[in-house]
Amino acid sequence: MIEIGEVTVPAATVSRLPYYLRALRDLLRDGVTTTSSSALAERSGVGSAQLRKDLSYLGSFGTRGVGYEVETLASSISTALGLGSEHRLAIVGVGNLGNALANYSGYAARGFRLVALIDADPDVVGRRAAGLEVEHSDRLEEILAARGVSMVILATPGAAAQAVAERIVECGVREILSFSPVALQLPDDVVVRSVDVAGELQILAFHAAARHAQEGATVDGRTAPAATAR
Ligand SMILES: NC(=O)c1ccc[n+]([C@@H]2O[C@H](COP(=O)([O-])OP(=O)(O)OC[C@H]3O[C@@H](n4cnc5c(N)ncnc54)[C@H](O)[C@@H]3O)[C@@H](O)[C@H]2O)c1
Repeated sequence: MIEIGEVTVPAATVSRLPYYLRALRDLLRDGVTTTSSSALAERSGVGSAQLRKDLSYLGSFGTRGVGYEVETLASSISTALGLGSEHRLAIVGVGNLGNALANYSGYAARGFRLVALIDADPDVVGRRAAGLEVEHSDRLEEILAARGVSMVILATPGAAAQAVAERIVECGVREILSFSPVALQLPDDVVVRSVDVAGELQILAFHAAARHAQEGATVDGRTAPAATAR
């Protein structure tokens, strides 16, 4: 459970809030002012019962027969996610992945400002991406402090990740999005979200194997196995 202001929200709910917010912002862009829970759920890619339960943690926003006011709900979710103020972001490790992430154009629209690119390789330092120059990691502490960085995307090789993460945390950063393939050991008050594309693909492979097993069993006329995990 995660405390947001005066309410406590399950971590799984927090992880779905960005999807609701994106769907609501799409609706606002299309000039839609109210939406039903089922329409919003469909746009967000979750079930409507799940959506209603998630939103109930933030307070009661829906009106029976009318639905949700899009702007009010977007604003409430945005506040709950702490997006009222801009988060200043740095990318550490500007190789293939870091460079691609630097060139993502969606940060600003979602409350983030990329303010620093940092790398250890002298051949990478000085290159430009997203209007920023890559700076040397020898100056990491100085750069994070001077730019007011509050969140870091870590995209170094695994071997460097722990040491770099410790330096980042020493600077007071408490939120790290890590693409490095290692389990970082950091103080309890540091929140690390790890992204593992290959791991996600392995989960898809599990689902594919389960489906094939089920199809095979059906074709054979045997009872289908219970491997239907979601
Ligand atoms: N999680 C995922 O889904 C996923 C997907 C692709 C890559 N990765 C991982 O992301 C990381 C980056 O991948 P890549 O393909 O961009 O690799 P890359 O080798 O192209 O880039 C890594 C960069 O980190 C820099 N670096 C090394 N040590 C550093 C340090 N101490 N401080 C700052 N920068 C440092 C290197 O100079 C290099 O520019 C790797 O760990 C890779 O395994 C994860």
